[in-house]
Amino acid sequence: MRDGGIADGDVARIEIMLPFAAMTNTVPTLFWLFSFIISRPDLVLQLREEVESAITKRDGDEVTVRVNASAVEERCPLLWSCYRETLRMTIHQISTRTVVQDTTLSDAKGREYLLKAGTPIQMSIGTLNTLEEYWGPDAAEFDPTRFLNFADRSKTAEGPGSPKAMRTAFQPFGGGQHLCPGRMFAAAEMMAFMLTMLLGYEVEPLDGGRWELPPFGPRSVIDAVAKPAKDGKGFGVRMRKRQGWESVRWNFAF
Ligand code: HEM
Repeated sequence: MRDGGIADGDVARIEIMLPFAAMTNTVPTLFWLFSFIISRPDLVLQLREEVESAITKRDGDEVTVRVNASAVEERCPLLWSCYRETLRMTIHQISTRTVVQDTTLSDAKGREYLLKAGTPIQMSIGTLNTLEEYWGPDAAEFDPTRFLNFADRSKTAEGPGSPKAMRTAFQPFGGGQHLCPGRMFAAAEMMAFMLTMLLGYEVEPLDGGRWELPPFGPRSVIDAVAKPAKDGKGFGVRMRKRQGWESVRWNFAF
């Protein structure tokens, strides 16, 4: 930044944003990932089976889990699909750019749009994440398996719900020069938490009754990720160590 002529005081002002960008997005994303998974007991069982053999090494009470995002993506497709589905359901960031030269875009119906140089444009990631023309009629639902075929480029079908349509719409971390630089770090943090929870703990609703997740709270333009209504007040869980996992020591490998 200093090489680009930005004064010390402004460098400090920009850098103070970093912890906010990191915390305000990762914490609510993890809250939803945890809640969407843990409130589906069948899914928890499936995921335990998937992660236990794929990325966990246990030697007595010493447990090592690989939290590296590419290892999880490759070896735990269902967990990674849940992660992507959580990002899709909860991110509503608006990315802002300035058009640097006159640019004409055309849509699928052949209509053309001229973006004039110097104009600021805002792109709503949340809108892309929920359009039925990309995601299909169940776009508003959390589907743990939705992203299982997402990266399969041999699937050439088009239309709502196809991997091709989903890949066009799915931009949870923005794109281009300002693509979120913290995305891999964020994924590793969240995987470390989720793997520990899935393997080491039993989690149930606070009152022992039915799972009822809080709705999304009102969204503000400065948050990238939805927060639970009333800060999740009234929603709680009870956790206890899983049988056979009471005295483990956790190691996290990247
Ligand atoms: C789930 C967690 C996160 C989400 C959903 C998220 C999302 C985003 C999005 C949507 C953008 C805007 C990209 C654009 O305008 O095209 C962004 C930018 C940014 N993020 Fe993240 N982020 C997360 C975690 C983090 C973490 C952990 C860090 C730092 C350790 C971080 C640092 C940044 C920075 C510095 C930028 C600005 C990049 C630039 O303008 O060049 N983010 N993030």
